[in-house]
Amino acid sequence: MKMASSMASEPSTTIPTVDLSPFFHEDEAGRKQATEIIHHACQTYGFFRIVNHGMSTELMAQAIKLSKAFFELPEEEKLKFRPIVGSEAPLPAGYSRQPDHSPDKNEYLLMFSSELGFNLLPADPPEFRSVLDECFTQLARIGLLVEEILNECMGLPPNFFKEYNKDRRTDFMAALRYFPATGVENNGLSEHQDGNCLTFVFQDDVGGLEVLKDGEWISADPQEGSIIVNVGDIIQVLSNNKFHSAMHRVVRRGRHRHSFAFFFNIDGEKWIEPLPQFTSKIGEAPSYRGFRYKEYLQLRLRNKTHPPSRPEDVIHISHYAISPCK
Ligand SMILES: O=C(O)CCC(=O)C(=O)O
Ligand SMILES: [Fe+2]
Repeated sequence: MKMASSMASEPSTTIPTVDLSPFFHEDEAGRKQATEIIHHACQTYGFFRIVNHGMSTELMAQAIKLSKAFFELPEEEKLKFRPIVGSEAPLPAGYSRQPDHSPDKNEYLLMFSSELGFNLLPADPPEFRSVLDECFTQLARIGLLVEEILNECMGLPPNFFKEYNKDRRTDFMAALRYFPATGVENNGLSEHQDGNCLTFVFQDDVGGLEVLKDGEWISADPQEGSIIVNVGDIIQVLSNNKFHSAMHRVVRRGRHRHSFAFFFNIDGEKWIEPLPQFTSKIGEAPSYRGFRYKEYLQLRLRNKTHPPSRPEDVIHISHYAISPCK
């Protein structure tokens, strides 16, 4: 079993690794160590890698294999799973491909919890749906565990996040395939911060996911069985900038890359603002004004559907930032 490395010895060219096995048996010291590493990672990188999280390596490998087979189907087959116009799903569930003019060069299959009835997934091979559903269930379980750990890191009551977002209907998962780099261009997914709470990624052995730390791009290399976790904008706002929503991107390599990204989300009606624990209770001014989450999502979606001509007009979480008093 790979043990989590200590904070002091962590080389700066890699993201911190956290062993979650102490959370599956009585190991107070191990839990404390894992919590400290996550706390430090959220304050610095906004990215970390989890191992021994309880999701099997075989399940991940099977999901990658099935998604690879799906994306290799002829375009007209994949288009049979095109999102249904007028569906009530929070985002278009099904198969989509980035438009040709998009700087992002990938295609993806987006799904929600199967109970919601929004998913458009092939019935053949028969294990396709069951494997993807099982991935969803496992990642949702891991999401709850990591949120529990964050409660501790952030000095919040033990059930804070569970209570904060009881409605899990907006969590979604995407199977992604990135196209190979060309001789002139290698952008797979432009640099961005995720708008949600937490994102969980597992990937094949191609590589290309990178996180920005202190002005340098650090690679979140593929390591079999591990899951990459990144902090999203909601946690950055709640923590009043103490925890970082990591800037990350995907660089294309010489061959197709497959990954799964699971977005642990929040109900769109939720009002988001820095928590008192990070503001009034410690005598600090809030760095963001409050906003309803769905308003922010709509603005982010508009960036995609009606991209502003100037990059500086793209809406990020800084849209809600309060400039410090002079
Ligand atoms: O495919 C990946 O590794 C990352 C995907 C990602 O960052 C995203 O979809 O927001
Ligand atoms: Fe992302």
